[in-house]
Amino acid sequence: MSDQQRRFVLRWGVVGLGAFSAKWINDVFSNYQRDAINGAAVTHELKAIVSSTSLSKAKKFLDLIDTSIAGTPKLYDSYDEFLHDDEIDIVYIAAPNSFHYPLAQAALQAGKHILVEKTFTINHEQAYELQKLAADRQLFVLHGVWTRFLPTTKYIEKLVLENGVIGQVTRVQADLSHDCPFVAENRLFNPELGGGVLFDNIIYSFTWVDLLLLSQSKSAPRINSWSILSKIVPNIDISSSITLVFDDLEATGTATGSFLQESPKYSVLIEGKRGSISIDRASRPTKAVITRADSSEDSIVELPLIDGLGYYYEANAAAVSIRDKLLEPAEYSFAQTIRTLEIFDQVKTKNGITYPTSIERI
Ligand SMILES: NC(=O)C1=CN([C@@H]2O[C@H](COP(=O)(O)OP(=O)(O)OC[C@H]3O[C@@H](n4cnc5c(N)ncnc54)[C@H](OP(=O)(O)O)[C@@H]3O)[C@@H](O)[C@H]2O)C=CC1
Ligand SMILES: O=C1OC[C@@H](O)[C@H](O)[C@H]1O
Repeated sequence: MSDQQRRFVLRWGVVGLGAFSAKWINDVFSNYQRDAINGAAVTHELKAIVSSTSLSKAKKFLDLIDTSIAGTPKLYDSYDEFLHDDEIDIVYIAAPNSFHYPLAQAALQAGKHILVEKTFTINHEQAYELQKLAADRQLFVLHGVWTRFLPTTKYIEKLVLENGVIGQVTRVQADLSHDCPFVAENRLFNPELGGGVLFDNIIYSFTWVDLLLLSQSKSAPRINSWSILSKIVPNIDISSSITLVFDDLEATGTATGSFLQESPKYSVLIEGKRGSISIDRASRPTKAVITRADSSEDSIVELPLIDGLGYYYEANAAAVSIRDKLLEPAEYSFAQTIRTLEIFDQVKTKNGITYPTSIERI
């Protein structure tokens, strides 16, 4: 059997033909074999793409992707026809946040596995409904918080939780911020599209609080939060902060995000009883520095290198999970997504972040 024949083939269909999904496709198809763990076990094929607007939009999208590497997919302008294409195993959903739920529901009803971009759904009830639907049909679901699948994240998680390099974790402070002035056409400022910083950025900073504290705690944390709402689109948060207080762990975790400035150079700080680790970027860590309580010298952590952007790690995780007939990836349980969205729901209610009922509906 040749190397190619031994690989598990995952056939993709893509919904949401924006600049971001083109970036994702180009990264996955150019780099997936560089994944040291799963890269040799899988092959990805891009079978079809669908535009909600027109066939000519789908055709134009081909100019954004490297078809010499990804191949030339079939083009659709009808979701129904696209979802009934037997050559598609998994649908990658990269439309704005508010469309994730109906698109994911339709894909699961058509018998397709799904990889849904962050943030998975607008509320936890929608996520719960999708979980039930997927479980009934034995379909795989991945919430595309790609950070969770990066070797750098896994490395840091292991250093802290298994190797105990900074001792017991007492505080996590993580931020992902971008200076994003108001632009009316931008989905970030549109409640109909599920805009706002909680759903765009804080899903990443919250990941560190979840990995290092929430997932380690045996009891429900106390939750504090605040938001600054846009003066122009008052239902949208432009800066928010969530603090979880873990009485059992004697620890706190704070996740922040803002459209008012960029994050600092090191934007995740993990503190423990014996030192701290600073990480450069919450969504895609590439640098980490350890400061030990018993040493005056900081030490740079030799993190694994990420070739390309790194979206291919989540795509490969989807492939090996589907090959192994798993319904969720080992790195990111569905329970974690639902728990996160339950907390986000509380933050929305407390701080007046409101979306139209049409997009909150089940
Ligand atoms: N993981 C990451 O690093 C990143 C993830 N994202 C996520 O990707 C998703 C898309 O973001 P982004 O590309 O910026 O969004 P865009 O606003 O650019 O929309 C993407 C595409 O979705 C489709 N779309 C737009 N409106 C609708 C609609 N009403 N119904 C169905 N489809 C629609 C359009 O494609 P068409 O007209 O062809 O259907 C559009 O080009 C979001 O969930 C975002 O959070 C974004 C950036 C980075
Ligand atoms: O989804 C995203 O949006 C915000 C970016 O900073 C982040 O890297 C990206 O993954």
